[in-house]
Amino acid sequence: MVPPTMTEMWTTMGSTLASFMFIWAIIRQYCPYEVRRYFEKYTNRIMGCFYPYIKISIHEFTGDRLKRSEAYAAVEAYLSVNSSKTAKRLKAEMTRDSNNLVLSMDEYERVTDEFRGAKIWWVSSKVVSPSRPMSYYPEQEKRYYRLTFHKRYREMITEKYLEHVVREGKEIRMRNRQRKLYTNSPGYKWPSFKQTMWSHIVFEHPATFETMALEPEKKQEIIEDLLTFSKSKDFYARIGKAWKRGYLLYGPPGTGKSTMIAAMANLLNYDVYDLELTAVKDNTELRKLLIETTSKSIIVIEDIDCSLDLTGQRKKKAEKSSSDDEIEKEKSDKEISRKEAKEDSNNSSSSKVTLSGLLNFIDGLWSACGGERLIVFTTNYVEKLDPALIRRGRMDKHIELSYCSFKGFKVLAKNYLRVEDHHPMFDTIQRLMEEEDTNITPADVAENLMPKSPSDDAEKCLTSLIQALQETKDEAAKRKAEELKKDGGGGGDDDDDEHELVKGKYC
Ligand SMILES: Nc1ncnc2c1ncn2[C@@H]1O[C@H](COP(=O)(O)OP(=O)(O)OP(=O)(O)O)[C@@H](O)[C@H]1O
Ligand SMILES: [Mg+2]
Repeated sequence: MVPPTMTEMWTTMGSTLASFMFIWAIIRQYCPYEVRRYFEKYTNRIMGCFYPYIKISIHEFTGDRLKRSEAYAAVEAYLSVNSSKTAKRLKAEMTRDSNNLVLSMDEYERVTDEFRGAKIWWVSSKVVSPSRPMSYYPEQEKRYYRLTFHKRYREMITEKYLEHVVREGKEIRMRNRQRKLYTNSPGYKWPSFKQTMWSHIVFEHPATFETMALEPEKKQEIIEDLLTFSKSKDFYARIGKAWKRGYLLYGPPGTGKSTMIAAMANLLNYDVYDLELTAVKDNTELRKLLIETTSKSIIVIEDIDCSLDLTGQRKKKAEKSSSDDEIEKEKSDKEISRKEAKEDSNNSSSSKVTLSGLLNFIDGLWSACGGERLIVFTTNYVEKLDPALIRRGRMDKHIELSYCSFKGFKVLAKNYLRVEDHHPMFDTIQRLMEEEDTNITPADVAENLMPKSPSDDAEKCLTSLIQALQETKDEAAKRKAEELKKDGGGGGDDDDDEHELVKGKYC
């Protein structure tokens, strides 16, 4: 038998294709959905033999249909940025996790992308499955993105390009999302469909490092430390350490510990988990809470000294010591309010979180889950904490926040009064602030710089601050005189006593 010529072969193929297209058009027009799907399946197989392109679909909902596919969300975010320059039809939506309008490709829109010399075609589409007869449910739309590329790029696309798309997409989503402030405090719990251990609200604290009254060098050092941490994924993997870092913020009340946590979260774009230890039943519950936290977050335990004592037992009741000492008073207030919060929770069983449970929380095996996390403890009394709790490796960086310095005051003057240059009253303020006994917290400085009426100008606020500084100085002098009197002017011990007094005030 003579083999067909090229022309005969093309003619035969052409007519076969034409008949095939004709049959396909009739099927699309008249056949029920199931028959169409069946036919499609086999035609795709036949076409696959001649067609040099590969298609990959990413569907919005996977098997269980309840949870949106993370891959789909990442592709959507990736294309929202990469397609917005070329796509002609875009849709704008306000998603649940974002503050702004988010653009994405409209349905049936096509865009092209390039990766290492390969061209990739993306299309957004959907399959509409008809509603079943006698069913209450309307027809279902199953959205998907499909990418098409030449088969010679198969390995590169499946191994490198898709990874690149998902990674970039996740980063874009992270940047656009609304950040959250979580709490495990029982008072904030409300019934939810999925019972989680954390409840949350949108995190909208305006504090930044720029607005913080802090020595510029110290501020820069902290910022650099945080940024280095957030970019060190590969470094942590290389040295075999979980990607997390502990910060201990200590200092007197009103020196900006909580404010700094907000500034950290804003700098790194992290969520905040405010862990109320007194509301945690036991170590198991603590571990569950940890597992539920997500990556890119700060886990905060405020006033750690009030939550746990050195033996791991709960503190009974704030013991009243020197009523003169205002820091001590503040601390007891905190303990009492925590105790009250605990009683409010209607949880009669006492908490049994132990020190070892907490250490496990910080650096046990479970602490590595999730990755990219900061753990921050705050305290007014660093010397009362168990050294094991705050040793380097657990609390890697210890930051002391102390009384307001003149440089710190200048930041506040700029923020509150818009006074950036040297003001004639600054000299007096500097002199008073640099005196040994004039300890004033940034919170007190801020309060004095706050205009109390529309007519209050910078002079008035600065005068009020000078007055407050003077009063602090006088009070300190009076207290010192009383101490001396109490000790009967006893010669050699004076220095030690003074040292204790100063230490108690975090000077
Ligand atoms: N370093 C600072 N820079 C700017 N503002 C500050 C600073 N410290 C305190 N403030 C102001 O004082 C207020 C109280 O500060 P913050 O709550 O951060 O203190 P804290 O150290 O957490 O106190 P506490 O030990 O009682 O929890 C803040 O709302 C902020 O306005
Ligand atoms: Mg605080």
